This record gives sequence, structure tokens and C-alpha cells, in this order.
Amino acid sequence: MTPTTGTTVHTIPRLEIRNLKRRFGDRMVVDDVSLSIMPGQVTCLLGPSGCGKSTTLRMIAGVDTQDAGEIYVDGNLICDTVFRVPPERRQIGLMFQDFALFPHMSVADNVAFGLKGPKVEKRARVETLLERVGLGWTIDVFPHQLSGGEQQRVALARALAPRPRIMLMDEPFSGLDNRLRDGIRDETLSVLKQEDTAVLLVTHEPDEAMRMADEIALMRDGRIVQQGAPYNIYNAPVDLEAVAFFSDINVIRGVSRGALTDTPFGQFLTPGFRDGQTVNIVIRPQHLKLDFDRAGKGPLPTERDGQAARGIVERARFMGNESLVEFRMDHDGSVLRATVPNVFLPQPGTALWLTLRRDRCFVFPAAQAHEAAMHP
Ligand SMILES: Nc1ncnc2c1ncn2[C@@H]1O[C@H](COP(=O)(O)OP(=O)(O)OP(=O)(O)O)[C@@H](O)[C@H]1O
Repeated sequence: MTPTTGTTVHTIPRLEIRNLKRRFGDRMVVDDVSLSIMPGQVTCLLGPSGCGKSTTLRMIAGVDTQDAGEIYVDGNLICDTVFRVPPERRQIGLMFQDFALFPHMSVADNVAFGLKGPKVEKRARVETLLERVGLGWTIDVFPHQLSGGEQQRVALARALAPRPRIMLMDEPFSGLDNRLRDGIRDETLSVLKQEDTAVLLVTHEPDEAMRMADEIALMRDGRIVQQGAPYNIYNAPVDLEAVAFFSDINVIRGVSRGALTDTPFGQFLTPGFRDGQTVNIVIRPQHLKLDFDRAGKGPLPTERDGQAARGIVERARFMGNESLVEFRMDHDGSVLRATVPNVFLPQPGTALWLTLRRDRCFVFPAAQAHEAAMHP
């Protein structure tokens, strides 16, 4: 579907990068990265520290140059390995964690800093933006008179003032305390949408990406390993690492034979796996179900949940809106973790039966090295 903003229908990406590569020494830090962002769309480049997110952003901003690949804005080439529009002519706004407002300038002058044109027009733009970020009253005050969150909103207004076509944000909220952060994220998002800016936001925090993004590009070792709406990335992860990036996981191992894998939790269909291939069945702690022990017996097997396996509670902790229970499993001594809503704190040593919600299990091939170790 073509994204729409108001009555405008956009068909050309505001930002498109194709096959970007950047090498430092003999290390490929950005390895064939492609993505496109429509006006008014927020894409989060999400990945662990050092995976190449900021380097990608710097090449788009024009402060670093790629070794290969092209960057387009509204369908026009702005940079390849030969041609290069300088950073100041790319109409790209930047916002970083350690943004700095000019301390000796009023808020109005800070926001107007990058603006050209008649004074009256500049003033009108400054007023509009400060109103939009909820800080109309700060126009004549100085940065030191504002809280960290307010300064952040001024920085956003300043970055948006010259009407950038694209906004690049590198961990812009990580300097804020937790209570402020959610509100500022939401406000920032609504202002960016009103301005119809295409946003590429870099973060290593899955929660931030889920909250902000229309689309998440999951990055690892210089590559985008999966790209899509937050819902799809969370519910149809491409591999075990992608599941683990968003939450705690449990891994149950088995070996595929005749496209079936036997586990203590019942049999799983594993089509496409070779006979003898090691299989990882991955499930998040909230998708384990617990049942009481009835004279050494658990619940009867069902098609939906398979069969139950017994575990002994090792410890249980109250986490606020849920409880986390750790089990030592009878069948192989492995540890599994389950979360239960509200308060559920069984005593250590209690026997309980665990089943897996099959519709929430992910089945992946185990890594080659592990397979070799298991089947020498
Ligand atoms: N100018 C440089 N020279 C050499 N190596 C660099 C340079 N810039 C970045 N790197 C290396 O490239 C890798 C990727 O860095 P980058 O800053 O893009 O990662 P990141 O995903 O943004 O990480 P973080 O979330 O920690 O900022 C890192 O290992 C970094 O040390």
C-alpha cells in the first residue's frame, strides 16, 4: 500500500539508500545496506552497539563517504562514489543525544539559527514550531532556564526549522530520564508527522523502536537482517537472534527426523530440515503455560499446546506487572523461564508442569558449530 499523509499520496521515497558499503581497515562496517523511507514515515535502524548504525547515518548526512552504493532524495541522486552533494545542501536535519543549544542565545535565536529570509517570516516559523513542541512560552528565555526535556524539544524545533526533508536522529532520547522519555518520544513523533518529514532514527533499544517506528530495520554486523513493521518483526522474526533482541527467550533443542522433531513437549513439524539436523525451538517466557502437579501427573496433551513437561521451581521473582519463575526441567536439567501476569510466586522446590503455546514457538536451524559439537 502506498503511504498517505493527509490527502497527499507519495509514490517516490523521500530517502532511498541502495547497497551502501563502508569499510574501515579490513572490516566491512556497513555491508550492502539498502532501505527507503516515505515522507512522514519513521524508520528505526535498530541493532546492538557497533553494528554500523551511526556510520550509515553519517554517510546519509554527508559527513562520511561510502565506498559503494547510492543515496537518493525524492528520486534524485545526492551521493554515489563519484558525485556528492555537500552536507549543507542535502536538506537533512540532524538530532543527536548530545545535542547542544547555544547557551548565550535565547530559545528563539537558537531555533532561528539555520533559517534564512526576512525577519518576520523567521519569527513566524520559530513561533509555530515552539507552539508545536508545546514550548511557546519559552521564546525569550535562555537554555539554562529549561529542563533537559524542554531543551530536547527546543533542539527538535531547531532541527525542524529549515524544513528538512529528512531527519536523522541518533539515540536522541537516551540522555533523558525514563519518566520524561515516553512523553517526549510521543510529542516528537507527532511533530515529525505534522511536518511530513521522513525520519531515520538510530537506536539500540527495542522498546524505543517499537514505540516510534512505522518500520524497523534490524541491523547486525553491518547488514540489515530483517525489515518490516514492528508487529511483523516481533511476531515473525527471521532467526533466533532476532527473537532474542526483543525479549528473553527459552530454547528447546531437538533433532529432526522425517520432518518431525521430538521434544519433551511433544512433536514439532520441521519441514525443510535434513534428517539429523539440530533444531532450536524458541519461545518467549510469556508463552509458556503452567499447570499444577496432580500426584505426579500433568495436564493431558492437547493439539494446541502439545504435551506438558515437569519442572521444579528454582526461584520466583515479582517484577511489577508480572512474575518471573525459573524452572529446572526434569528431563534434561535445563533451565526454562516463564512469566505470569500479576503475582505468582511458588516456593522453590515446587513441581509444576509446563506447556508451550505452539502458535508462539519459532523453529530455527541450530548454528552449524553447535550441530557439529552435538553430532561429532
Ligand atoms: N572512523 C572510524 N574509523 C575506524 N573504525 C570506525 C570508525 N567509525 C566507526 N568505526 C567502527 O565501526 C563500527 C561501527 O560503528 P558505528 O558507530 O556505526 O556503530 P553503531 O551501531 O552506531 O554503535 P553504537 O550504538 O555504539 O553507536 C564500530 O566497531 C566502530 O568502532
